[in-house]
Amino acid sequence: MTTPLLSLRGISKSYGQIHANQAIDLDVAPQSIHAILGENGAGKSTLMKLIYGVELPDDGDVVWQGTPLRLASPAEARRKGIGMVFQHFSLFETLTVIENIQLVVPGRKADLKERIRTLGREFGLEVDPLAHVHALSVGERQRVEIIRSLMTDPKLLILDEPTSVLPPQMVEKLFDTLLRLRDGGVSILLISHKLEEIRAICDRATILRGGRVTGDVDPREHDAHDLARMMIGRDMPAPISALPLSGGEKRLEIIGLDHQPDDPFAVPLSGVSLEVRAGEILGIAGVSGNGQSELAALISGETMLGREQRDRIYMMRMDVGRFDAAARRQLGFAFVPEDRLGRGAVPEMSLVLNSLLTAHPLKLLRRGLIERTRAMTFTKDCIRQYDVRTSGPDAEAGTLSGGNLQKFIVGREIMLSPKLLFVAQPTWGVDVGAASAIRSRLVALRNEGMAILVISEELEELFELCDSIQVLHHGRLSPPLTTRDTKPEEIGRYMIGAHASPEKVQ
Ligand SMILES: Nc1ncnc2c1ncn2[C@@H]1O[C@H](COP(=O)(O)OP(=O)(O)OP(=O)(O)O)[C@@H](O)[C@H]1O
Repeated sequence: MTTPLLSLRGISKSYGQIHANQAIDLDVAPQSIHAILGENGAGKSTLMKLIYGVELPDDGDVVWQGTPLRLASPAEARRKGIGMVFQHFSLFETLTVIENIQLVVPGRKADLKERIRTLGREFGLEVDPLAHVHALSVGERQRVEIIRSLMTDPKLLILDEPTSVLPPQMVEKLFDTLLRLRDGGVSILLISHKLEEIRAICDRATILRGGRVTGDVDPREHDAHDLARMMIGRDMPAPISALPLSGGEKRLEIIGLDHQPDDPFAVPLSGVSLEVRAGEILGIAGVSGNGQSELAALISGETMLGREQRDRIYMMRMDVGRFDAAARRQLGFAFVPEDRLGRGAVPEMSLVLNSLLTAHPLKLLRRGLIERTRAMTFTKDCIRQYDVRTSGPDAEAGTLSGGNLQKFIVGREIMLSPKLLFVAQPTWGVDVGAASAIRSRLVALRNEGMAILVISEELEELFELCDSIQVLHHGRLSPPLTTRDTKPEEIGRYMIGAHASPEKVQ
C-alpha cells in the first residue's frame, strides 16, 4: 500500500467534560477524496481544526508524508501544504478578488492576476480577478476561497460542508473541480451531510459518532441508508405525512410589496405577494442572494416599512408594516433566522439566557428578574425534545456544534407555540437524522393548524415539507405552485428566471 499522505493515530481532544475526539485513527491516501461523515456534534470540525493547526490535540500522533508533525498554527499548516476552506467565507466584500487574495498570498499584482486566471482555467474556477466581491454570487465567492487556498500549493485541501451554500446547479461544477484537483495530485478532506453527494465523488469515507470512529468504508459500496445507520446508530425514522386540510384563516398576507433597501448591495423587492393560512406550509425556493434576506427582514420586523407604505404586510389580520419585531411576536409570530450565530443566538451567553431572548413571555421573567427555575426547565425541555447535544443549559451557545445550535433555536421558537412560524433554512448544517426529525415536527405542527413559512435552498426539503412553493428570483416572487402538481424542474426554471420561455432552456 502507498504511504498515506496524512495519518492520525489515537488523536484525542476534550473541551472540559466533552470528549470531542477520542482515539481517532485516520489515513488519507494521496490523490483521494475522503469524506468525514457524522451527526451534529460527532467531532468533525474539531478533527479538521486539529489537522489545520487551529487547535492542538491532547493526545495522539500526526504523521504527514511519513514524518511526524505537530502544528502550532494554520500558517504553519499552509507552509506544510495543508489548506482549508471554511463554511463561512472570510472575504472582504468591498475589496476586489485580487485584493482579497493579496492579503494572504504574497506576490506582484500582475503575477497574481495571471495565476488566478491560470488556476481558474485549469480547475474550472473561473472568476474575474478585478471583480468586487460584493458583486459575486455565493458560488463565485467559494471559487475565490478555493483559489486562494490553491495558491499556497496545498497537497491536502479541507472543505467544511462546501455544498451547503451552493445552489443545486453549482454543486455539479464544484464536484467537477474537486475531481480535477484530485487528478492533479491534491487530496481532499470533505465534510458533508449529504450522503448521495458523498457516494457520487468520494473514494473513502470515515464515519464519526460521539467523537469516535464508527466506520471507515468505500462509500460507493454502501447505500445512503447504510451510511446513515453508521452515523446515527439506528435506522432513519419514516417521514410523517401531511393531513389533507384546507381553508384555514390567513395568518400572513403580503400584498404587492415593493421595497428599495438603503444598502446599495441589497436586492430590491418588487410586487411580492403571498399568503400563508393556518394548517399550511408555504415554501420559498430560490438561489440565495435573490432577495431572501431582504424579504425575511421585512417579515420578521427587523426592517419596517416606510410611513407611506400601508396595507402591504398583514399578520393575524393586522397591518404590521410599522410594527417592530417584538410587536409582531406579541401577535403570535415566531422566527428562526438563517444566521444562527449573528441573529438567532448570542454565542457568549448560556443556553438559558438565549432561551430568554424570545421565550421570556412564557413567564420566564418576573418584575424584570429572571425566574431561574422556570428558565432552566424551559431550556432543559428544549434540549431534551430537540436532542440538542450539549453539556447542559449553562453551556455557552457558541460552544455548541453548528447543527446542535440550529436544533436549539428551532426548538426554542416552536416551543413558543406560535400561530405563525417563519423558518429560514430549517435544517442548514443539521445531520440527516436530526433534519428528518425537524421536518417531521414541522409537518406535525402544520397538521395541528399552525401556519408555517419556510425559506430553503434545498428543493428536496421544500418538496417534502410544503403544500405550495413560490420561487424568489431577482426580488420577484413567482405565483404559488401546488407542490403535488409540480415537478422540481419547473421550480428550477423559475429559479434561473427561465419560466417564461421554457423551450429555450437547455
Ligand atoms: N470550543 C469549544 N468549547 C467547548 N466545547 C466544544 C468546543 N468546540 C466544540 N465543542 C464540543 O465538541 C463536540 C464536537 O463538536 P464539533 O463542532 O467538532 O462537531 P461536528 O461534528 O463538526 O458537528 P456539526 O455537524 O454540527 O458541525 C460538540 O459536543 C461541541 O459542543
